[in-house]
Amino acid sequence: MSLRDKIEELKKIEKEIEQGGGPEKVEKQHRAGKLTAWERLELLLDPGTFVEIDKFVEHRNTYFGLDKVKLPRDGVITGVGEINGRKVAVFSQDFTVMGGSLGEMHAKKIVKLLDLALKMGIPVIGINDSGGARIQEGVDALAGYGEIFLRNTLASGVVPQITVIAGPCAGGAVYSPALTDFIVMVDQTARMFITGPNVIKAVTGEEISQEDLGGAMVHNQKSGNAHFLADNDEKAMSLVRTLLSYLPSNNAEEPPVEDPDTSLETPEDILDILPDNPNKGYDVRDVIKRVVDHGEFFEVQPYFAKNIVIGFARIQGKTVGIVANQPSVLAGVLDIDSSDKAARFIRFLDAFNIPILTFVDTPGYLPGVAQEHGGIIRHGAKLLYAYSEATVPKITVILRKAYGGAYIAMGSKHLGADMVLAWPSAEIAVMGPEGAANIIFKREIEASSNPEETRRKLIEEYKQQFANPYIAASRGYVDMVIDPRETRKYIMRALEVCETKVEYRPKKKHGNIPL
Ligand SMILES: CCC(=O)SCCNC(=O)CCNC(=O)[C@H](O)C(C)(C)COP(=O)(O)OP(=O)(O)OC[C@H]1O[C@@H](n2cnc3c(N)ncnc32)[C@H](O)[C@@H]1OP(=O)(O)O
Repeated sequence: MSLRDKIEELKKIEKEIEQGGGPEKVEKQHRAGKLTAWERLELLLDPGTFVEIDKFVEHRNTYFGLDKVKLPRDGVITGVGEINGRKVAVFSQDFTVMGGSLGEMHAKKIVKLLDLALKMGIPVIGINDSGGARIQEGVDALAGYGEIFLRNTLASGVVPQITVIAGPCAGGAVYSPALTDFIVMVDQTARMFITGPNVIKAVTGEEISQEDLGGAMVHNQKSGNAHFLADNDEKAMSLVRTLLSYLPSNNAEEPPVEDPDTSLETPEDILDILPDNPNKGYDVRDVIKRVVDHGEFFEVQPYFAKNIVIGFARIQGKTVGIVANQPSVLAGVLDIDSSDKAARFIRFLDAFNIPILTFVDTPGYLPGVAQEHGGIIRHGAKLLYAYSEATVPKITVILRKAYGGAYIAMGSKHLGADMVLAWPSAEIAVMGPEGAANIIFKREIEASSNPEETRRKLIEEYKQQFANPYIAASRGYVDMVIDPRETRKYIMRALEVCETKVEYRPKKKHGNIPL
């Protein structure tokens, strides 16, 4: 055979592999509202940038007649491509090939890709659409998952890891996505659960559909396992591209600078957001959008623990991570879920050199038996730990209420904030005026001939004295009380000052965050 003949043969082999599970399976995939593994990659990556690795890999299992079965690419496409001109490592499971099930060689391909991404310092994107461990391959499949989990853990905090769940993801398979930084789930087609409805029915007698058990909305809203909900595969890929635009490729890099907005102005109508009545809520995203570049805020986990808002934005083109109490939901209290949500995000930001911008308006930690017995002490401590541990620039703006332990937890000076700004509307105190006056003036109120009038008077007195930012500012706990119309300018200046920030922590193997 001449070289030309051999090239012809190569093309033929490649063409066969590219068929995946064949036209029937592809049609079934489309009928289920899903794109194929290859179609997803085409949408995710910059055109013409994908370089495939391990296209010719085949399984070597002989049990249950598998030796007679060809599984193109062993059910997963792996390689390196570009997103907005920056390199990324990607794998995309091919459901048309034995349900995208993960056997020994399928796992080896993913492991090789993760090792490569770690060495090259590039983000990893995994597109999951799989029936899980390939049953015929038994313990070899399980071993494969274990090897992947180890790599996910080693890569954590070194390169960003993003997962798209675009089909089933069941059993132990869910733990690779759970070890990554962000999970995008596609509505109606994605499913994640440890045990499916049939097993649950057999063990506990509970009856539930797959969608209600582990659908995209459930994990976005209830469990908090997912970070983004996408209407379909196209939207999921576009979401990943946007997310990556905020992130550095690895922990030794700064995030990319994009479309800097150099304006110092904060719109005048920022003054109209806070209601006159301090017990009324408002949407903190209205404040955020008036302060960040071009009013663009990319929210993370918008459906989960809505009493805290987290997400990415830019100031002068540079990425910041935002953490903000949401006074329109549960008055912006901190509870178990919101503490977990914010703490994990802060740790991501710190790992990837992204400054933390915090907006505070919280009446405190949520009281209640369910919270106490659910471990609010342990979960709330995560937030304190995450802020204290973080060495990236930390800028905090106190908008209104900053009471008690929640004042300390929300990026206070005491946990190492580099700049704490307060609006004149800030109320920094151990608790709200009503609660405080009822405790410290209890005897005076009881002894009064008109207790209600006395209570009102003393609450007002407490408000005048303590419900303001000036006592904290007089101690240096607040660096500056500012006109809200200068919020953006002060944040810009603070971030500029922090650009050369270096802060050391004692040497240790790792800390022991209260998990
Ligand atoms: C780490 C430990 C683990 O991963 S334990 C989890 C093990 N996996 C499971 O229990 C899930 C088994 N699979 C299923 O329940 C279904 O196939 C799910 C994923 C719900 C998809 O259903 P559906 O969309 O109707 O597709 P289907 O059943 O026709 O499957 C398509 C082809 O793929 C195959 N397949 C699927 N899963 C596996 C698997 N784990 N091992 C081996 N093969 C698998 C199916 O047999 C089917 O093959 P074929 O097209 O009929 O030749």
